[in-house]
Amino acid sequence: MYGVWTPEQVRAAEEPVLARTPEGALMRRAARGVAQVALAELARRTGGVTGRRVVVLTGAGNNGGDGLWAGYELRRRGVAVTAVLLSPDRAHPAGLAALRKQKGRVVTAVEHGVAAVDRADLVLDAIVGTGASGGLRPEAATLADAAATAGVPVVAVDIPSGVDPLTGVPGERSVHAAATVTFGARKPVHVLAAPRCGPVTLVDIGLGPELPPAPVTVLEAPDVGARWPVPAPGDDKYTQGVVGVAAGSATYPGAAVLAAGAAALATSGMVRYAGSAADEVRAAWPEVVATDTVGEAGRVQAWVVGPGLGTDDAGAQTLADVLDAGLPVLADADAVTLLGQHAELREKAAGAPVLITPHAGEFARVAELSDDRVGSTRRAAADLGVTVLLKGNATVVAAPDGRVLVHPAGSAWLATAGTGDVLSGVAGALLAAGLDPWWAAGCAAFVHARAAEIGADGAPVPASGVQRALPAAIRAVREEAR
Ligand SMILES: NC(=O)C1=CN([C@@H]2O[C@H](COP(=O)(O)OP(=O)(O)OC[C@H]3O[C@@H](n4cnc5c(N)ncnc54)[C@H](OP(=O)(O)O)[C@@H]3O)[C@@H](O)[C@H]2O)[C@@H](O)CC1
Ligand SMILES: Nc1ncnc2c1ncn2[C@@H]1O[C@H](COP(=O)(O)OP(=O)(O)O)[C@@H](O)[C@H]1O
Ligand SMILES: [K+]
Repeated sequence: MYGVWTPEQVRAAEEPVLARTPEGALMRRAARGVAQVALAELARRTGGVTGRRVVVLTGAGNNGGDGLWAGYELRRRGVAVTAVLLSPDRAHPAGLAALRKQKGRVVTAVEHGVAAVDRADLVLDAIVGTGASGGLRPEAATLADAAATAGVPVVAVDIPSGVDPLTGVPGERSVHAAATVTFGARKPVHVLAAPRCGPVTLVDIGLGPELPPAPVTVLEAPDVGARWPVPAPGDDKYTQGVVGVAAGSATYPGAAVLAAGAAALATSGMVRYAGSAADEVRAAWPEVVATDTVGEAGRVQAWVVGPGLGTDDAGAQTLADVLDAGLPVLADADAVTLLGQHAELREKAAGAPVLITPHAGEFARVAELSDDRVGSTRRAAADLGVTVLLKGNATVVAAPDGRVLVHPAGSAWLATAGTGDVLSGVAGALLAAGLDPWWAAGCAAFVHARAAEIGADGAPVPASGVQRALPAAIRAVREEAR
């Protein structure tokens, strides 16, 4: 696992390090890291570096300074470097002098910059970093657009300019990077807008001891694989945690089949189903013990409730029954809507081991959702007293105690109907196995996204295909944990 820190925290950590290191040393180290990545990109894309053309889009702050010093390093390796200065009077003096001394070309008119970008092999985006405010200004945007139009790959310095460093929300015109080089610590943009950043390289500039505990965590395969529940020699079907699924309806039996099947594939042991899709569930998953009502279901260690349930009185009663059982509960889809509608259901859930898994629309029914998805999810968890998983390309999970994780999906294949039902079955099974809701959510989101990649393998995959790929995904993360 690794941490993510806010730009403000990174700036605060930089201060003491800057104070005890020679002037400019940090920036030089950062710039060498940028140059290394740029050289590797040039070599990979063009087969060499000498004589290749790199354009540095240079803002007036320290981000621009990084770019100029990286240009200096590239010149020393024989690269033809042109710096386009967006604020010629305020360009980083030492960086600019160094680049000029190495015979780097410097232009200031935007049209000359655009012409240079058109002919470039690679662009370095050193327009703005953590000091960004608002979307890109027009001249900067013109240059960023020129790179996109010409199809020239961009290496972003610290962050892709025009994308909000804290929320990851891209401005109307903003940089789409092929790779990003960041310094000291990863920032929220790198995981909330991962597709905008490309692969992120972290350059160590010695901030480690100065950083506070990470406000946001990202799980990696070994974290998930090591926690995935598997049967021990002394186990039987009951001891591993029985999961109950209260989902589906006459109108939506598919949701029950997807959730119950996913639960059966996620962990060993046993799955019970309670609801009006019992026949369909039995037909698809003969190992699932299916009954018509929660009351008849028998003992379970956690409930999944909500997918396809309906939001009528019967649905509300089912949710109330499940919450009254006092067990861990995963509430998804219609169960989230019902929580939004009924204060007494929210009261039952508050403080209990409940995990809710809304998409943005469902989230807005229980809490306020702003562009700051991490902040919104953290607040919702604290206010509702339950763990919240906000779905999307980057999944955000917050526990009421303030722990937050983000899972950046490696692809968007999950954007298809029914995949949320699969996720609920997986997360519910992990709750039944005894994982705390935050870990259950994080591990489920990870394996779910991996299953989508395996199931898709380059072509669209429906939710049932994602469900079928769960064993391969679990196998893969367990393998990576060895
Ligand atoms: N501290 C350190 O030791 C180290 C710091 N490091 C580096 O410093 C970076 C932070 O530098 P920073 O604080 O100087 O701010 P920075 O990101 O360059 O932005 C300010 C400039 O951008 C401009 N600008 C603002 N918004 C804009 C927009 N929307 N569109 C266009 N322009 C916009 C703004 O213009 P102004 O408002 O002044 O006119 C000003 O000129 C950090 O990301 C990392 O790369 C590394 O070297 C490691 C060591
Ligand atoms: N663009 C995307 N990239 C990656 N994952 C996505 C994307 N859009 C949706 N997802 C994921 O797909 C799933 C969709 O769930 P949900 O909206 O509940 O669908 P349904 O209700 O049809 O089952 C969630 O896990 C969500 O995080
Ligand atoms: K940048």
